[in-house]
Amino acid sequence: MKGGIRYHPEVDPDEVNALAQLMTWKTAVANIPYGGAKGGIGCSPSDLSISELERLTRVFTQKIHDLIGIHTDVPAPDMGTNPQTMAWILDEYSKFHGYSPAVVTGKPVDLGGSLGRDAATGRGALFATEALLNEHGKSVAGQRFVIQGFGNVGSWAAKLIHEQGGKVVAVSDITGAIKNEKGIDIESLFKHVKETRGVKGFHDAHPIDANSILVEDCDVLIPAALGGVINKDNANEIKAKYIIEAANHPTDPEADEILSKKGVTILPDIYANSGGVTVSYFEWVQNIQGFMWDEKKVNDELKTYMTRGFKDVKEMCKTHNCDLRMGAFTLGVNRVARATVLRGWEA
Ligand SMILES: NC(=O)C1=CN([C@@H]2O[C@H](COP(=O)(O)OP(=O)(O)OC[C@H]3O[C@@H](n4cnc5c(N)ncnc54)[C@H](OP(=O)(O)O)[C@@H]3O)[C@@H](O)[C@H]2O)C=CC1
Ligand SMILES: O=C(O)CCC(=O)C(=O)O
Repeated sequence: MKGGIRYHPEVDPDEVNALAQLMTWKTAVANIPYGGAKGGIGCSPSDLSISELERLTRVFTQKIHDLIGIHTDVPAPDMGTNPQTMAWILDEYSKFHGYSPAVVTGKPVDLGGSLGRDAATGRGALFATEALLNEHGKSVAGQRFVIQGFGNVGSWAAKLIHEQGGKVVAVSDITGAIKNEKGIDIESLFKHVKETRGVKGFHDAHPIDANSILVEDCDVLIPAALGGVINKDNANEIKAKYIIEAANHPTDPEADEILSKKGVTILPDIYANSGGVTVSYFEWVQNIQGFMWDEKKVNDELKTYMTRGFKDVKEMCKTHNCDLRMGAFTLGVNRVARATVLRGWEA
């Protein structure tokens, strides 16, 4: 099983279960050999010191070390966790079971992490966006993007989109939201965020209401923070033509219906953000083989997986005359069902 560990105040068992289930379909859509998992701690990581975070993570690992393992359950980063968190889990796990780098992915490269994993979810979202836009005769260059969340996923997506000539006109994080119609200089924004720990106060953009980020005028909206942010209260106001679900379950079912009637095309989370778990798979494979790929190989393989995934989802949409979300779920559920029946379960 495979999935990230989340540190966030809203983490609870129901949310973890739902996120684990999404991982089952996501790994099936990506066609990688895992089931779904997820974990989390209800806490506010930004209010904890490094030492508190380390102790919390080590005690958590002491509780779960018999549940995780290289062929049972392989954690990775999610919201509020990062390569350092994975390094602590690896170290604590190794005290019980011996040194096993493949027990976590998304670790620091110096501990056997994969080159390209840090950027992978954002890069995968870029490849997914390219596949979708190309199908509509468009490219990333010249499109106007709005991104909610400027953490691992949102910041990498912004950087890579900017490098491809896309115009990122608004971004937000927990400190606030900023906008520049002419396009935000993402490199300068990275420097600002490093110095001030948030997008708020960036000199080359003006502040906007953080609640309005999702309804800002743009071509492509990328939610890359929390779940449930696109709902019946704001779906009617959304102006984007395309939504790329870099976050997990950012759109609730009522909003999905409203947006579909409005003709908005949504690239669903279980495909759009699968770049992270796909490169986690590459990391696990490299650890097991004891061999390290160069970054170009990681990125090229990721592109192959994302492009193939898009083709497979579209094929399902054609066969069943359905939208991309239903196509992705049908693909994932069918793959799991086929494997289950082959193992001897009654159909
Ligand atoms: N990391 C990964 O590889 C993967 C992540 N995902 C999903 O992507 C999403 C983001 O994860 P990730 O980037 O790793 O998490 P991070 O913790 O790195 O970043 C989360 C970002 O969201 C911001 N944020 C939190 N609350 C709000 C809010 N209310 N409004 C606006 N911004 C907010 C945070 O702000 P601040 O930093 O200021 O707190 C931060 O910028 C999650 O849904 C996660 O499940 C999906 C696949 C893989
Ligand atoms: O990289 C991984 O193994 C899991 C990533 C994750 O948590 C997700 O895709 O939601």
